[in-house]
Amino acid sequence: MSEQRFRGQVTLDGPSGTGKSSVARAVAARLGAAYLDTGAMYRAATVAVIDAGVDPDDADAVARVVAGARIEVGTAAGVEQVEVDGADVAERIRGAEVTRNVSAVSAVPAVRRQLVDQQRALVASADAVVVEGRDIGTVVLPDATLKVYLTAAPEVRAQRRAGQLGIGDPAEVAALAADLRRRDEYDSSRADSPLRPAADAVVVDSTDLDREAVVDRVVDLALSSVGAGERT
Ligand SMILES: Nc1ncnc2c1ncn2[C@@H]1O[C@H](COP(=O)(O)OP(=O)(O)OP(=O)(O)O)[C@@H](O)[C@H]1O
Ligand SMILES: Nc1ccn([C@@H]2O[C@H](COP(=O)(O)O)[C@@H](O)[C@H]2O)c(=O)n1
Repeated sequence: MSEQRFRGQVTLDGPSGTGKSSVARAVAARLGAAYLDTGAMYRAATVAVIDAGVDPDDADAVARVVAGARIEVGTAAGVEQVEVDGADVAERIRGAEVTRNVSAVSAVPAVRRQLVDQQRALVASADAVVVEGRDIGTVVLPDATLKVYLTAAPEVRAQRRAGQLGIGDPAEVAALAADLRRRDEYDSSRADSPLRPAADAVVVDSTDLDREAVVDRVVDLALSSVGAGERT
C-alpha cells in the first residue's frame, strides 16, 4: 500500500551495483508507482543477439537482430517479466554471458533509439513511475519530476554484489569488482548516451547508508519535489 499519492517520474541512474534495482523497486512500491528496469531491456536485446549467433561488436548486425526482436518488459514492481519473442528470459538475462556482452550491445545507437522509444511509450502509460538505468535523467526523461544519481564506493559495490551471489572467495570477489569496473568504463565512455549524472540530478552516495536509508531518502525527495510533480 502506498503511503502518499505521488504523480510524476522518478529517475534512478548510476554505475553498476550501486543499488538502483533494489532501491527503485522499493521506492515504486512505497509511492504506488509503476517500475521500469531499462537495463533488463538491454539485457533482453543481448539475449536476442547471442541467440542469433551475431558478434556483439558488429554494430550493423546487432542493430538488424534487435530491430527484428520483440522485447517486452513488465512495469509491476513486484514481478520480473522479461520476454524476447514471447520466451521468458527473466532468469537468463542475469547470467554471465549476457552481463559480459550487454555493454557492447547497448552502445549501438540504433538499439538505443529503438529501446528509448519503447521506454518512453511505457512511461507515458503510467501516471506515476520509477525508471532506472544509465541515461534516464539525461536522455530518456529529461523533464522528470525527480532525478537521482546513485553512487557507492567500488569496493563496497563489489562486496554487496558478492553477498547477493553468495560469493566469499577473495579471487571471485576481485573478479566481480573487475567486471563492475569494466562495465562502468564502457558505459561511461560510449559516444551515445554515456553514463553521467544529469545537471539537475540529486546525487545520493550509498557507501555508508543501508538500503532502507536510501529508499527513505528517495521517497522523501519524490514527495517533496515541487514543480512538475503532484501530491494528492
Ligand atoms: N544501500 C545498500 N546497502 C547495502 N546493500 C545494498 C544497498 N543497496 C543495494 N544493496 C545490495 O547491493 C546489491 C546490488 O544492488 P542492485 O542489484 O540493486 O544494484 P544495481 O545498481 O541495480 O546493479 P546493476 O546496475 O548491476 O543491475 C544487492 O544485493 C542489493 O540488495
Ligand atoms: N538505460 C540503460 C540501462 C542499461 N544500459 C546498459 O545495460 C547494462 C545492464 O544494465 P543493468 O542495470 O541491468 O546492470 C548496463 O551495463 C549498460 O550497458 C544502458 O546502456 N542504458
